[in-house]
Amino acid sequence: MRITAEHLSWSASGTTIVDDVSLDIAPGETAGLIGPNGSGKSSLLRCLAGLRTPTTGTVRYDGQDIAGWSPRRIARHLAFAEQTTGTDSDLRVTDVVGLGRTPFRDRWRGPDAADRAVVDAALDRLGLADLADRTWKTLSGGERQRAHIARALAQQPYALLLDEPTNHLDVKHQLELMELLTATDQTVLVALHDLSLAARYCDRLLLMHHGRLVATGPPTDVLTPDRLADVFEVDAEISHDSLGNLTVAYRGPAPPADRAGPGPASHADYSGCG
Ligand SMILES: Nc1ncnc2c1ncn2[C@@H]1O[C@H](COP(=O)(O)OP(=O)(O)OP(=O)(O)O)[C@@H](O)[C@H]1O
Repeated sequence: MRITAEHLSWSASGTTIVDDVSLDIAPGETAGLIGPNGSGKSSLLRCLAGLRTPTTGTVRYDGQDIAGWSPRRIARHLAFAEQTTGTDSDLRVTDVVGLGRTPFRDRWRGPDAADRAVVDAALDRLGLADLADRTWKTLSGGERQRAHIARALAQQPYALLLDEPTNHLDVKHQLELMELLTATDQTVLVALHDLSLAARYCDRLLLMHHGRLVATGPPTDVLTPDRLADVFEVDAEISHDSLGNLTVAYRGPAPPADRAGPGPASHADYSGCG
């Protein structure tokens, strides 16, 4: 499924948080959304998932404007795994993952054998089969994170949006998750803080700063030392490791002289956005 946004803005409390973002994620693409804390990644993802009504602009799935779509209709197209929150639910893991089947069921009908098979497959893909009957509140942070992703997969969506899904995951589970995301035919937009992980697994990176999309393109084009100093305020070295993967190493915070001033106006020279 193609996801497009045209001149998308979203404001809250009188502040523009997502600022005139245009993007186009191709069917089957794995795109990484990167940017410093507070740059607007989660807000943009929520707009794309129909959880925020844009102040201006449009979001389209395969060319169809989703304004006015019901949550159920959106959930039949796209699954969104938000950052996990600490809930103390007594629900079993299999029931939480089973929530992914809700958009496909009549209100009064319980899960049938086909639903259970989809849920079991999703639990299996995230290595959670052994935890299926455990209660949610007994899970570790990483196990909850994986269960949230399993719930999104159980939705069998055409597109997946994931907000920092590698938080809480150990290295093996980070790599397994990124391999799962790149192997799927589904369109994927994933917000990541680990720039080396984003560079290694994403076809394309979208860089946000102060609510604006300031660069998009292949990781080698987007991740440059100047841009990392400017946007992330870090002094970084970009290189290829012995495996051929682009990696970002940090010397430390960037000296103040290398950082751009506040506000998007100082980034008008970025090209290739949208
Ligand atoms: N409902 C709201 N009302 C007021 N401000 C908000 C609201 N939602 C988000 N913000 C602000 O908008 C900015 C962007 O937040 P957002 O969560 O989208 O950033 P982010 O890039 O996902 O950050 P992080 O990397 O820290 O998760 C932040 O400064 C945040 O405080």
